[in-house]
Amino acid sequence: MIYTVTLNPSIDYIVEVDQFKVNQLNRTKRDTKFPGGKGINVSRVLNRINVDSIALGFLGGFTGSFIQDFLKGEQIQTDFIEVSEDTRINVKLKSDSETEINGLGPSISSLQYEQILEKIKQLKSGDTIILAGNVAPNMPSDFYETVSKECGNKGIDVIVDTSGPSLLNVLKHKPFLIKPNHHELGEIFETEVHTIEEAALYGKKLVALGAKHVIVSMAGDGAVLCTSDKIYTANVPKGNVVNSVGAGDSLVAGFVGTYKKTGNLLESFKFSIASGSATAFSADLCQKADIERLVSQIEVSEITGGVKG
Ligand SMILES: Nc1ncnc2c1ncn2[C@@H]1O[C@H](COP(=O)(O)OP(=O)(O)OP(=O)(O)O)[C@@H](O)[C@H]1O
Ligand SMILES: O=P(O)(O)OC[C@@]1(O)O[C@H](CO)[C@@H](O)[C@@H]1O
Repeated sequence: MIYTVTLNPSIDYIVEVDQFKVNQLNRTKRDTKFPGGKGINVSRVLNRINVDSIALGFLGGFTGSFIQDFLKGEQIQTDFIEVSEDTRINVKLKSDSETEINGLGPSISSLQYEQILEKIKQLKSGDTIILAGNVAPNMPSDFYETVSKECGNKGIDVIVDTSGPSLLNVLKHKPFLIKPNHHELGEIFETEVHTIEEAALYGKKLVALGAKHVIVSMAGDGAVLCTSDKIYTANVPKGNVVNSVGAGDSLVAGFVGTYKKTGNLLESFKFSIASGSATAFSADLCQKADIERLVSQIEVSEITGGVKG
C-alpha cells in the first residue's frame, strides 16, 4: 500500500480576481475550495490514475471535516488523527500573477505526534510512504528523518518532497525518490541552478549523498532524473499554464503511481512530467486522460559523457 503523509493539510481557497489591486476592494470573478496539502494532492492524483493510497496526517475543525468529506467523495482512503484546532485555509490568489498566503496551521501535541509515529510503525516491507510538505508547527523538525530511518530499515520505499535541512537530513537513509525543484536544489548547495547541466550536476550530488532517485523539476524548462549510474533529461509539454498549485505533487504521484504499475523508470519519469504539466494546464489537479494526452509529447534522453563536478 502507498501511504501519503500530510502533517499540515489545508483547504486551498482559490480566488480569481481580474487585475487585483492592493488597498482597494476587489471582487472575485470565481472562487473554489479544494482539499490541499502536498500529500493529499498526491493521494488525489494517485486515485485519478487508479492507484490506491491511504492519506495520513492531522485534521481538525470544520475545515478538517470539509477535507475528510471531499476525500471520501472521491473514494480516497484516509486515516487522519483529529486535532482540536481548525485545519488551515491557504489562499491562492490568481490575477495577472499568482500570489499564495499559506496559513500557520494547528499545533500538534506530543500525544498526537506519538500517534502518527505509531501509525507509521504499522507499515510493512513493500509499502511506500510519501512524506510531502513542511513539518507542522511545533512538531520535532527531525520528523522526516525519524520516519525515513524507521521505514528505510524495514524495506519500505520512502519518498520525500520537502526542502532545506529536512531534505538533506533524510538522504543518509536512502530515500527511493526526492524531488527538489531547481530553486530548492540551488538553496541546498548555496548556489543558483538555471540550466539542465547544473541540475544534473547537483542532482548527482544528492544521489552521492544517498538518494536512490532524484528528479529535479524546472517548471517549464524541463526536468532531470538522476539515478546511481545514469542521468536523464526530458522536455515538458507545451500548453497554457493556468494553475501551478499541486504541479509538483502531481509529478510525484505520476512517478510513484506509474512505477508501482510498471516498474519502468523512464516510463515513470515521462508520466511524472505529463502529470505535473497536466495539473499546470488545469484548474484543479490533473485527470488521467490529460496525462495520457500529454505523455506522447515528452522525450527522454540520457545525458552521456558525464557531468563535470
Ligand atoms: N510552464 C510550464 N509548462 C509546462 N509544464 C509545467 C510548467 N510549470 C510547471 N510544469 C509542470 O509541473 C512540474 C513541476 O513544476 P515545478 O518545477 O514548478 O515544481 P514545484 O515547484 O514543485 O511545483 P509546485 O508549483 O507544485 O510547487 C514540472 O516538471 C512540469 O511537469
Ligand atoms: O505550506 P506548505 O505545506 O509548504 O504547502 C502547502 C501547499 O501550498 O502545498 C500544496 C501544493 O503543493 C497546496 O495544496 C498547499 O496549499
